[in-house]
Amino acid sequence: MQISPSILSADFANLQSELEAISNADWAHVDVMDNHFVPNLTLGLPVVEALLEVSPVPVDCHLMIEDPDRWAPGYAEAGAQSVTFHVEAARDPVATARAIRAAGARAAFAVKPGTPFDPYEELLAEVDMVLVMTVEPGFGGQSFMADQMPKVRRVREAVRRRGGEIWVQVDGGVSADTIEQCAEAGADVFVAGSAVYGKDSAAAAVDDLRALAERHRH
Ligand SMILES: O=C(CO)[C@@H](O)[C@H](O)COP(=O)(O)O
Repeated sequence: MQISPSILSADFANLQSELEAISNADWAHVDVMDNHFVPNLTLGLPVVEALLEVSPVPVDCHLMIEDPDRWAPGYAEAGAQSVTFHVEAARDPVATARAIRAAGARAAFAVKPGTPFDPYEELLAEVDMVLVMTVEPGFGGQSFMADQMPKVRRVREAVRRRGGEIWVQVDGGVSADTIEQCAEAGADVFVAGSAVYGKDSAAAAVDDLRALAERHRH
């Protein structure tokens, strides 16, 4: 069970210390938004390169951008240890996943709440993780969408049928109140922004979330 705090809820003026505050996490989740695929703009490759210099934990890049075919490999080449692109945006998801892996990173694809998983089951052959969004991508602090749990179950079942180790990530509204149902449905990587950086101790929040997920492992 792995926790990946989203720095979208961190203090952007102090990202190095915000990363150091979650050194007990498994990953640092970096949300790249382009104001086209989603109606919000965050940061891009130069900032990710700077974060990679100082992050005490591996970086998990979630690309909420158009044309990931063009941009995603660059994040892997820069040293991001995991790069996730959206199937809704990719022209050639197989080639994009292969390019990420060829550059040395774990590859993942994400599906928005309205996007079914089943048409993409074959893509499991090309990736190391599937991200099931539990909010509409674009902003932190939104309400968790419990109606995505059947999709998490479907992904977990498909991974089990296939064999091998493919992680199932959930992102959006994940907190102490919602992480149990995610774990029970089959998620094993949990992105949490406000439930980590909104607390007095981000490190304690990471430990608490991981313990809750472990207790409800599927
Ligand atoms: O990708 C996104 C939003 O698009 C997420 O990573 C959020 O940033 C998670 O924030 P919380 O819902 O946990 O506050």
